Amino acid sequence: MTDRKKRTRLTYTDQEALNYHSGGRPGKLEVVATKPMTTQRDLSLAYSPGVAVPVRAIHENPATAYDYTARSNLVGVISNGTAILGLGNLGALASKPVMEGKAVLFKRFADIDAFDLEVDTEDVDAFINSVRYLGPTFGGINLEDIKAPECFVIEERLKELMDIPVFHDDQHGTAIIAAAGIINALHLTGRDISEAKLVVNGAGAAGIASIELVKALGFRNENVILCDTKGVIYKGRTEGMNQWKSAHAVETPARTLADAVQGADIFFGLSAKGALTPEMVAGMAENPIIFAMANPDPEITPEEVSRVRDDAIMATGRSDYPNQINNVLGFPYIFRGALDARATTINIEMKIAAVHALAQLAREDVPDEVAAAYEGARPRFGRDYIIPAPFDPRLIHVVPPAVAQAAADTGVARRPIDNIEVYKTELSARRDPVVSVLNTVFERVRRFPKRVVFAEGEEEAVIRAALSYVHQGLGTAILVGREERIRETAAQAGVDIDARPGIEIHNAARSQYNALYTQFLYERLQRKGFLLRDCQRLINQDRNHFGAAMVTHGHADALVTGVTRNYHSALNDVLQVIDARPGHRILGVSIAITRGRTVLVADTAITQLPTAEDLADIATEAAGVARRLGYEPRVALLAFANFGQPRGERATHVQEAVRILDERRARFEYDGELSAEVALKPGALAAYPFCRLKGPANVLVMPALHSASISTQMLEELGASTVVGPLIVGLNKPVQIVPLGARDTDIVNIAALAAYNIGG
Ligand SMILES: NC(=O)C1=CN([C@@H]2O[C@H](COP(=O)(O)OP(=O)(O)OC[C@H]3O[C@@H](n4cnc5c(N)ncnc54)[C@H](OP(=O)(O)O)[C@@H]3O)[C@@H](O)[C@H]2O)C=CC1
Ligand SMILES: CC(=O)C(=O)O
Ligand SMILES: [Mg+2]
Repeated sequence: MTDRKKRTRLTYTDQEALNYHSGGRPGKLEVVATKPMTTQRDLSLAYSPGVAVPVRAIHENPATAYDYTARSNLVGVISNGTAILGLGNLGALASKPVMEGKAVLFKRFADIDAFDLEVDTEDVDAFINSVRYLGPTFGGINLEDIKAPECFVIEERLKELMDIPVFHDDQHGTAIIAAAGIINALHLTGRDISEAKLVVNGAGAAGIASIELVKALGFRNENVILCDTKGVIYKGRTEGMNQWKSAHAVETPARTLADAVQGADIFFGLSAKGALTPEMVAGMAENPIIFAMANPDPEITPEEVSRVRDDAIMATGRSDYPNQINNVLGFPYIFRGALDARATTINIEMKIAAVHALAQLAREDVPDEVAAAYEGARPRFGRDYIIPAPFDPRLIHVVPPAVAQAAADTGVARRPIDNIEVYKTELSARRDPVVSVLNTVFERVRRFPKRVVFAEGEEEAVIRAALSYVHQGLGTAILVGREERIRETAAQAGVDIDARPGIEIHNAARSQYNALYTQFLYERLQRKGFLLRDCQRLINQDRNHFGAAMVTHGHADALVTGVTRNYHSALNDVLQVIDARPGHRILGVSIAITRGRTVLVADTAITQLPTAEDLADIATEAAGVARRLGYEPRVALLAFANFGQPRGERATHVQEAVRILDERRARFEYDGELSAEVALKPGALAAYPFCRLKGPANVLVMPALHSASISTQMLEELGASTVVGPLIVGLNKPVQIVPLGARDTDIVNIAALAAYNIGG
């Protein structure tokens, strides 16, 4: 097995899945206003009487609804719950978590707003009628998890009745991704599409649409066998048939799936868990291509396949195996392109454009920033990488332009895109940045799991964070604390830590290393006013000292603390045990993440009034953090002035820092002094043609601690950015401190950053 296959399987308990959905505000969605609504004037504009103006404008010219309402970016995710994933007909209400999930994916991957609508009827006409009148609300309709054959009638009728894109995701989303994967898998195995023999198991929404699309791409009718629960759909079969199945019936002696896959080149599973057996796989042709796409459990697992043969190209619908063939790669981007072109429909040309864009993307060289999204291991087009992963940041600027262009070329775009290059840049700015930044870190740690000490092990939030750390495959979590207290708190919180390999409890007072750590600490502190018994007490009773000693002795890889102590107390504890890395200085770097932009700010934790020399060091360390996060650093040393105007003492310091960096021949882009406005605003540097920054800065070195701290806290509190940190940089061992009272998710994120050794 390759490294990618061997990597830790992501796991979670049923309870965690329920907690995820019920925690905080139940469900996964909320509505956020995009306009201010604070003053009487706002109210008059947003609602009566001001709202009457756009009402009249839309009445006079309906196209202006795209300008005055959210319609242009709004999709309805609509289901009746008759085919929820591969779980079957569990009803409209039970489908709501999936529909909320799809809505969130629309937002996460393509910045499309979506409402979920669960329509409680299995009657085709009633369903059609409840959707057909919703056209004014939405820019597009994504039908989801509606079973076949009703879904075919529903989609067809709604397409006729509505003048916005209506797209049944389980049909076309799935078909598009599977088709892109198959194009690449055929290429890799040297097969000719017109000769390849395909068996599709599952003759429902996904199966029928996939078969139709691959035939449109070149598979020959007689080379494709379709199966359902009754076996092969052959010419003349009468049981369990419908017109959509009949269209693909072939002359064949095969009657069962086992007969059909004998000698077949390709298997598409769009049916149910376990439908394909290892024996069937053993009988397939050389280099078989197996796409087991049933969710949540595939027709056969990659492990089962690899037990019977090692020449298969394997894909599933899941994110925890390589080659995820899942419609999440499609629907966000296809709708993005369709909405932006204001397309009236999503036609076959737009679907095929998406297929080729996806297939081509997997063949392209992977740049550094993208490699980071793939666990740090640069994927190369091949058996384990036939299709981009959903987190690939290029998807957003590759697939929508292809779809929008096809819409324009086929005359269904009401507003064709003028300039595709400008459009691509706009698309890149839509990526959800927080997830992208942390994803790099998480994936890397998954590949190289680490032992992390969670110092405040008796705290409920910390126990939850430790469990989540382990469940996410990031490594081992060490809880420091009294065993009974930890168990008690865990039990009260309803979590079972014993059921979870990967959690260790270390009671400092009883640790076998207690004497070793005490002696070590004594040697460090004996000339700083500490007696042996003081050090003994610190190791016994202070979890930060104990945890830090574990890390210095290599008994753990990293430490996370801070939930119960203020930042500087926790840092002082740690500094009694761990020094700065030789040749480095300790500082705080905060990551301010906003849509389309991530900026690092330093020093947000340590040096109050840095000298010029200090500023040069801070710039260098912060540039290192930027590189570790996958960014090419572009460092602005900030002041209130731009290049000597106006003059002032702090600004002179900054100029001097730039000179020191010049002297050191620093190997990153930097310049100053600059005001925040000029450093950050695109185009503002044009007034300073001599400036060495080639574009807006992504690392800001602040002239002093107060400006660093005040500006980052304001960004966070005013909701302008998500701010992660201050992260401690420059310590000799990886330690990170969370804000006092941090929640479990924040603790896990910071633990992952510690494990990743973000501090260098
Ligand atoms: N990876 C992805 O992106 C996607 C995966 N899927 C998965 O595909 C599967 C089908 O979904 P969908 O098409 O929407 O559902 P439908 O209800 O529309 O169709 C299900 C089809 O599967 C057939 N089937 C069910 N069990 C078996 C079995 N054991 N052997 C052979 N055929 C079987 C049914 O046969 P019959 O007609 O005889 O009842 C029916 O034809 C689900 O598991 C779903 O999760 C769906 C969409 C996207
Ligand atoms: C992925 C999806 O849409 C399904 O399994 O139904
Ligand atoms: Mg679905």
